[in-house]
Amino acid sequence: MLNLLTSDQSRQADKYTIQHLSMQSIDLMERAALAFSEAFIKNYPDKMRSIAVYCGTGNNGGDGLAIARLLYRAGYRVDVKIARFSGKSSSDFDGNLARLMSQGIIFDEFRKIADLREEQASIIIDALLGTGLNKPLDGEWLTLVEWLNSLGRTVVSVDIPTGFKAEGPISKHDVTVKSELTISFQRPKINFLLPDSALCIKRFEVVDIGLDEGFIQALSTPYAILTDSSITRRLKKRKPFSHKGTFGHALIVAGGIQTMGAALLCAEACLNTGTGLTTASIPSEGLTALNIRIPEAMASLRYKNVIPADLAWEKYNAIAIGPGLGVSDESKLVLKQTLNSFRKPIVFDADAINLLASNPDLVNLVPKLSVLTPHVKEFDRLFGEHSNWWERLETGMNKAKELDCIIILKNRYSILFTPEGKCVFNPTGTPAMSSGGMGDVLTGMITSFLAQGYKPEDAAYLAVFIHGKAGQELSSQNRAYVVTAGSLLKDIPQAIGKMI
Ligand SMILES: NC(=O)C1=CN([C@@H]2O[C@H](COP(=O)(O)OP(=O)(O)OC[C@H]3O[C@@H](n4cnc5c(N)ncnc54)[C@H](O)[C@@H]3O)[C@@H](O)[C@H]2O)[C@@H](O)CC1
Ligand SMILES: [K+]
Repeated sequence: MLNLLTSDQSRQADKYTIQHLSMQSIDLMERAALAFSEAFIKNYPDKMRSIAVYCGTGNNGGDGLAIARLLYRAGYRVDVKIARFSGKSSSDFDGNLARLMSQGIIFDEFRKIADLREEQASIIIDALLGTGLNKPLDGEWLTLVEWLNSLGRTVVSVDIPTGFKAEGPISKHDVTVKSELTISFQRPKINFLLPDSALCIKRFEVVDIGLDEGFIQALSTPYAILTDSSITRRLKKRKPFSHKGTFGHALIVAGGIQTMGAALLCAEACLNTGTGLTTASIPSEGLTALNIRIPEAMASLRYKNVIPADLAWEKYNAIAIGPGLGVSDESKLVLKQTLNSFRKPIVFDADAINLLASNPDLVNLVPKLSVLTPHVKEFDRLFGEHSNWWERLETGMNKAKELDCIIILKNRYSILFTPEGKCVFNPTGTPAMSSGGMGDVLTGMITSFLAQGYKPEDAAYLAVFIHGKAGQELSSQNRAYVVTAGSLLKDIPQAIGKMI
């Protein structure tokens, strides 16, 4: 797992790296500019496209000057524009300006917007302000950014779009550069992973600038992002003499007469993730569908939506409840009965979350280390309305501690909150997965890992990461516009196999 950094921690990592490697800060800037330029050249190999690099006079602007020099040397047609709205400049900016001049590269400086010339370039590199941003843009900066946005050119931002905060709540009123691509240093900024960033980032890439990883990983921060190796390390190989009893028995309490699909998807995903035995607690009307679609699964029937009184709860290692369950009074009884009968961790999804939201007294019965998997609407229903995603991060961290549960806030980059206060982002997935039933599949996967004996936190990490990875691979292999839940769940065994 990789730590994510706040702007302040990035500065500490820069400082430590510079001291530790006995280098000059301008050398680190050169590395950053080189890494940016390499990524830029891969994305925009056409050297006939003209480029204008807009630079501030801090270190982000310093990066811009070094990038302009490197791209010029690589054969691009580069123009440099310096916004000198204050008398201040950083020493590495000054150093890079001298290097730029020594190469004979022409640059323009403007002190007020009125001095700006018409812009002809087809690509604009935004190196105005970076992580040094300390207040929303106003005055000349605001006008400049609005003008750049109005040009409708391809904009590539250095480290972060100018005006966008790396962390903290984003206001809809903040004006930022709207970038096609943002090439960020060492780590994605935390706010890149939240939907608020869609306003100014179409796509981002992260480049390694050689900051000290030991230092970064030792920093104390709740924010992290999952990696392939953090998943592989957690997956357990199957032992030679293992049998179905080794891999647990899961119970999926799901489905309604008209929503049997959710139960089927969840149960099949559970089975395909490797549980020894999967039983589906479904409405009696769904038995034929279950037998046809998943002959490997067993059924425990709910007549008139009531769980039979003699259900042997103790034989299950993990339970999922919610997909397609409905929110009727009978469904509430099903939830209540489950909460009163099973004290091991439970995976709560969909209608089980909605029922918890409308019956707060039931929340107290949620077993410790259970996993709740709300999407944003369910999250807000359960924990109250939020006006931005940063607030949801704070609520998620607080509630996971308070309830002693793992909360997975599902999104493009799903966010996992743990009882220890961690806030872990999942990088895998694709917008092609935004289709009905995906959440049911995820719930089945988490429950399966739980039943197989994984710790709840690990079960959540594994399921979320592999679920996204499988979707990503399916969509890229088949160049698919959409990946359906049914096709994804068929691919789970291979997706796990590839990671182990
Ligand atoms: N050694 C380092 O610290 C490195 C820094 N790097 C670059 O440096 C950037 C951070 O540079 P700086 O900390 O110099 O800051 P910036 O270049 O982001 O901003 C410059 C200055 O602008 C002022 N400012 C902030 N918000 C403003 C606003 N809303 N309106 C007007 N002025 C405002 C502040 O005084 C700030 O220090 C990173 O984003 C990255 O691009 C990279 O070169 C890698 C190494
Ligand atoms: K920038």
